Amino acid sequence: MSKITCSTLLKFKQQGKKFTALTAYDASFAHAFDSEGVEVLLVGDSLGMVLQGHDDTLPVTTADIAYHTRCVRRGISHALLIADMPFMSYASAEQAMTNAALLMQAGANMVKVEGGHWLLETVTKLTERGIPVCAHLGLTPQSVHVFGGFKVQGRDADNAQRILDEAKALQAAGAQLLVLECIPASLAKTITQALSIPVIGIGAGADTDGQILVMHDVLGISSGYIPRFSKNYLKQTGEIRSAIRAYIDEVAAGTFPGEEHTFN
Ligand SMILES: Nc1nc(=O)c2c([nH]1)NC[C@@H]1CN(c3ccc(C(=O)N[C@@H](CCC(=O)O)C(=O)O)cc3)CN21
Ligand SMILES: CC(C)C(=O)C(=O)O
Ligand SMILES: [Mg+2]
Repeated sequence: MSKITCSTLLKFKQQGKKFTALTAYDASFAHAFDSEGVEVLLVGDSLGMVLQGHDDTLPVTTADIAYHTRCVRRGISHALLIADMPFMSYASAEQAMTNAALLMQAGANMVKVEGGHWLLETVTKLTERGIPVCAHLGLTPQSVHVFGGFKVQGRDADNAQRILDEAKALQAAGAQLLVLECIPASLAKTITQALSIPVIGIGAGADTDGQILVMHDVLGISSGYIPRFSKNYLKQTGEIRSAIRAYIDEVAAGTFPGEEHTFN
């Protein structure tokens, strides 16, 4: 197997082949996930919650993400490695350049940023300067205090239309990948069909091009609240590598996410 790139994922979308993504924060898990065939690994700012024990992702710094990106990079042979840009590390386009450069130099293949229209100029500038961008819409956890909690987004017609418009605009600005988090399945399907770039869903139904989960949820070791869209694959398999294989197989077959993991 050769290295996964954005063009590999684009080909998968065009072929209708579903792909799998997982968060990873260290070399050992990254190596296990990569060698089982997970196509995309994300050093998510979810590490603020699952590694650091915070209630949200806001305390995470660029230095934190850079450290874990260096760790994960050493475990990867094939997977595409995305690094999350933390809260306020891309508040201006200039800050975004500086901080995205640090994450690319730490070993990321692409950076991920949360937001819509306000980010268009930043996405274009990053892409023009050689940094591939994954966009992230819907429940963007860095805005949890604006949303008033981790709540499903895009349920009313106005917000659904805005998210669709932002997805198209981000693609036009140069984004090569899009994550949709916690939106109704029907909206995620519409956006996935409207875009030429691959769309990865989490709590966004079964019709996106790929799926992503937080590794701690897949392995059933998240403390505190476990989102209803996630699935503990360790319970049914009893072994970490088998759990990852089951997740990959169910995504490829289209059986994960099921109705019980989906918002309407
Ligand atoms: N362990 C873990 N898993 C995740 O998926 C995750 C993190 N941490 N940390 C960063 C963000 C935060 N995420 C979250 C956290 C909670 C909900 C949640 O409580 N969702 C409700 C929906 C409530 C509604 O209907 O509006 C749910 O029932 O799942 C969703 C996403 C997703 N990400
Ligand atoms: C859940 C994914 C999409 C994420 O952004 C993270 O892990 O931080
Ligand atoms: Mg994140």
